[in-house]
Amino acid sequence: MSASTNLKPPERHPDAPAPGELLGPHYDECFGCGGGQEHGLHLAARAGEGVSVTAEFTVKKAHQGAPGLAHGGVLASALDETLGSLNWLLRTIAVTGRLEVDFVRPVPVDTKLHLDAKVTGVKGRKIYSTATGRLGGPDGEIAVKADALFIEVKVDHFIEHGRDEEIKAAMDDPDQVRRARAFEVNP
Ligand SMILES: CCCCCCCC(=O)SCCNC(=O)CCNC(=O)[C@H](O)C(C)(C)COP(=O)(O)OP(=O)(O)OC[C@H]1O[C@@H](n2cnc3c(N)ncnc32)[C@H](O)[C@@H]1OP(=O)(O)O
Repeated sequence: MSASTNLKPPERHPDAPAPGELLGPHYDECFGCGGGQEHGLHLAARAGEGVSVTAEFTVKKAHQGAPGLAHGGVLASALDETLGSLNWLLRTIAVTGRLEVDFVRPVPVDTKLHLDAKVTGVKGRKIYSTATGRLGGPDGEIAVKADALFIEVKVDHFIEHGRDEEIKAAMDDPDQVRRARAFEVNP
């Protein structure tokens, strides 16, 4: 995704969570971060400096592709979720338009994947970002990496396309911040 090379990285939103702060799940039923998904990734992301995040995800038995190894699609989901959480630091609602993944090393079950991601540039509604997943620690060897293009959308994207049942349940949540974050809207 070379279109981002000439772009300047954006400023973090003044109300973005401070560096080091856990972002917490944005939606309880999210496969990437929600506590309500038994076999979900339960990925926990933390704000970094600028528009960057770090995250951790432990590969479980339910995430296998080959025996004892993480499924590639699950690893792509972990990268997608980490990259998606960057938008919270911009306070922009956006969805993944394009995700390009390199699988560098196999990732065994019970491994903790240490992820980091940052926004590299913004042009109009297009948000370019990049992420890395490492083994053994935040400075360990690279197992997966991705470049992504997120596209800014209006909240109507979710209201128009989502299933009524889940939209209604999310909107009826009495917690205002949780209600807003389900749709990634600025609270
Ligand atoms: C904390 C949150 C964690 C969340 C993590 C998970 C995030 C996700 O997985 S989101 C779910 C997966 N993604 C989706 O479902 C998105 C489905 N796609 C769509 O709805 C639409 O294609 C959408 C909204 C991305 C773009 O459609 P639309 O709004 O009509 O935009 P459109 O006008 O076509 O494109 C806008 C710009 O983006 C570019 N663009 C759009 N899609 C792509 C793409 N796939 N590749 C390259 N460029 C693209 C267009 O070329 C255009 O560029 P320019 O402004 O320079 O002309």
